[in-house]
Amino acid sequence: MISIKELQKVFQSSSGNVQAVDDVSLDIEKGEIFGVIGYSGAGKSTFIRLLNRLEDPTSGEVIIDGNDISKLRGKGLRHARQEIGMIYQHFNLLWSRTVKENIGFPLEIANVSKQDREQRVNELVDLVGLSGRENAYPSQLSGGQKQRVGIARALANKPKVLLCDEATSALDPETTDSILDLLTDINKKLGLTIILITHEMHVIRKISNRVAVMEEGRVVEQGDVLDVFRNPQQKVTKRFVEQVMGDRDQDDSLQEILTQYDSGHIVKLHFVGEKTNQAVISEVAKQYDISINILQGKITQTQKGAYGTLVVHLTGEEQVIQEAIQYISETSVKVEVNPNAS
Ligand SMILES: Nc1ncnc2c1ncn2[C@@H]1O[C@H](COP(=O)(O)OP(=O)(O)OP(=O)(O)O)[C@@H](O)[C@H]1O
Repeated sequence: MISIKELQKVFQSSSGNVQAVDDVSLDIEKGEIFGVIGYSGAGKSTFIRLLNRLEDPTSGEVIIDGNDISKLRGKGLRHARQEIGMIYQHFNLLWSRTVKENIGFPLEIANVSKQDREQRVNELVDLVGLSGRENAYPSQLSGGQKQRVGIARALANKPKVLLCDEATSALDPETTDSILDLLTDINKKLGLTIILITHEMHVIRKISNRVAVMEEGRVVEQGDVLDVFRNPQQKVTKRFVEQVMGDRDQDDSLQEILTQYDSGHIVKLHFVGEKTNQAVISEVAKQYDISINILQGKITQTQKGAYGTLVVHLTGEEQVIQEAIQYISETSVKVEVNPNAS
């Protein structure tokens, strides 16, 4: 759907050149939610603005659905832009217009007839869950509702791609989750390709299929979200994973736990993907006559299933414990018996 090749953006300023995007190449598939994460100044905003030509690239290509956006001009560019919706951190709504009028604005610009506009706006109000608030002004809405207007407006011209520029950064955690749920829902319902930029790993974990990590204008790591969680390569990526999972290296409480139990077995279960595997504990409890005591754990959900670890203490007859461990090993949960704390 989107192919980005050797993309570069250099800003020239009185204090010298800034290489905001440095040789970025990425392929994004139709219908996927692709996240780009980086700290402030990494080049994320510039990168996403290059995708709909709010910025002109210094060099490189951005091909969206067969069109090289970086080379289009005039009418061709306007047409291509209608296929790319965008939502913003601060919503960018028209304050003197109602919800309905904000959503209908891109349709007005595209010369859609009043009757068709009315129908489309009503559909969109429904889709984003704003029924009953159509005639409110932005100042009368909560942050989450404002972003819902932003989303509806971005979808007005039925784009193929939705760009999200830190779309939840101005929202509280609960509202963030409701907006992320809405984006996931829209992605599934409409098959829309979504690219989002963020500095929060929570956002990536919750809705992205794949992720690219940016640092100093470059993509330093990319892959499936679960793979990146499981095996982050770069220091910056490890810091992002720690935002969600905590710092494994500094977690010394397991050492303490291990010293407290001298009978039975301590077993560490590693969950990577596949939603069904979370049932493994209750299955073992049902099938084997042993006690399972959960000692410690952190499991988080991604679009491709659970990720995390659970430390459990198994007690009972040695033979039965071994059978239970064997049973778990045959699922895709990885088992570590009597793990080291480190
Ligand atoms: N118009 C501009 N002129 C000059 N330099 C710019 C311009 N826009 C961005 N930059 C510089 O490019 C670099 C990348 O900025 P960018 O805003 O893309 O990063 P970011 O990852 O989105 O960070 P933030 O989340 O803080 O916006 C920064 O060093 C920034 O100062």
